[in-house]
Amino acid sequence: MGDGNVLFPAFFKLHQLRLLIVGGGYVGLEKLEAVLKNSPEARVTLVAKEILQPKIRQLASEYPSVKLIERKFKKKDLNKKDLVILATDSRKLHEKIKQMTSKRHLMTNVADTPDLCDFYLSSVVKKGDLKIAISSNGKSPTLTKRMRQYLEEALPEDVQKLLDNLEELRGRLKGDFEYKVKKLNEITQDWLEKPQKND
Ligand SMILES: C[C@@]1(CC(=O)O)c2cc3[nH]c(cc4nc(cc5[nH]c(cc(n2)[C@H]1CCC(=O)O)[C@@](C)(CC(=O)O)[C@@H]5CCC(=O)O)C(CC(=O)O)=C4CCC(=O)O)c(CCC(=O)O)c3CC(=O)O
Ligand SMILES: NC(=O)C1=CN([C@@H]2O[C@H](COP(=O)(O)OP(=O)(O)OC[C@H]3O[C@@H](n4cnc5c(N)ncnc54)[C@H](O)[C@@H]3O)[C@@H](O)[C@H]2O)C=CC1
Repeated sequence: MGDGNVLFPAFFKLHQLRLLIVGGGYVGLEKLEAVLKNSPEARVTLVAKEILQPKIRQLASEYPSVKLIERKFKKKDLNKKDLVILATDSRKLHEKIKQMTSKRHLMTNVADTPDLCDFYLSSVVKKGDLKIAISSNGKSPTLTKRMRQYLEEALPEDVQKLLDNLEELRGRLKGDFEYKVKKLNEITQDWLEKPQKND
């Protein structure tokens, strides 16, 4: 494919949306951890025939917005959900549920099955309020992970201070939109030109 990565990145407010995770094994736990690490107040329902990973119960007790249901998936679990992550050990079940979610226009991620996914999870670099999401277009999650580690090292520690200052200034700046854009660009120009620590 010559177009490179055409996926559209966005940042979801999971404390406002409702997420369903199906599956309570290793993969279900991994997805739950990825969600909570980013969005501790995410509204998550996890349904699994058997919650195999004890850590899932521990997380549910630590995060009040996580609800566990220990039984087989039922169609009604999809009611009032915005996003779905399928993480069971049954590809057939995933295909069946994906048909239901597509009909309802529910965005769905299917573990280990990129073809069935409406969206992928990304690697995430966070420094305070700054967050960078990384995708390799599904080609190599390992490269994505390594790129996260690289950026975690490379990002300057003072980026939060800069963000706080800019937020404050942004609130204080008087003038029309055009003037504000110009001013904010001027102020940040210096920061880009500042020699970085490795120079
Ligand atoms: C398409 C995608 C869909 C999705 O899962 O959303 C997907 C799919 C698959 N992953 C597989 C394997 C691995 N996944 C990881 C790790 C991560 N995988 C993540 C995302 C994604 N994985 C989406 C695309 C992301 C992109 O575009 O780059 C990350 C970024 C986010 C997260 O999951 O939270 C997280 C890193 C977080 C971090 O550390 O920063 C590792 C490495 C490791 O664990 O060390 C391995 C083993 C090594 C390897 O295979 O590279 C397999 C084969 C399974 C098998 O062989 O059976 C498939 C299926 C397939 O490709 O067919
Ligand atoms: N464990 C791993 O490291 C990896 C696993 N995979 C694949 O990912 C898939 C999931 O793996 P694991 O999480 O390790 O499997 P697992 O066997 O640990 O967990 C599967 C979970 O799905 C639940 N489940 C099964 N049928 C259900 C139903 N009808 N309704 C609700 N819940 C149901 C089970 O109760 C269990 O909680 C498998 O297909 C596996 O081959 C792929 C790569 C790595």
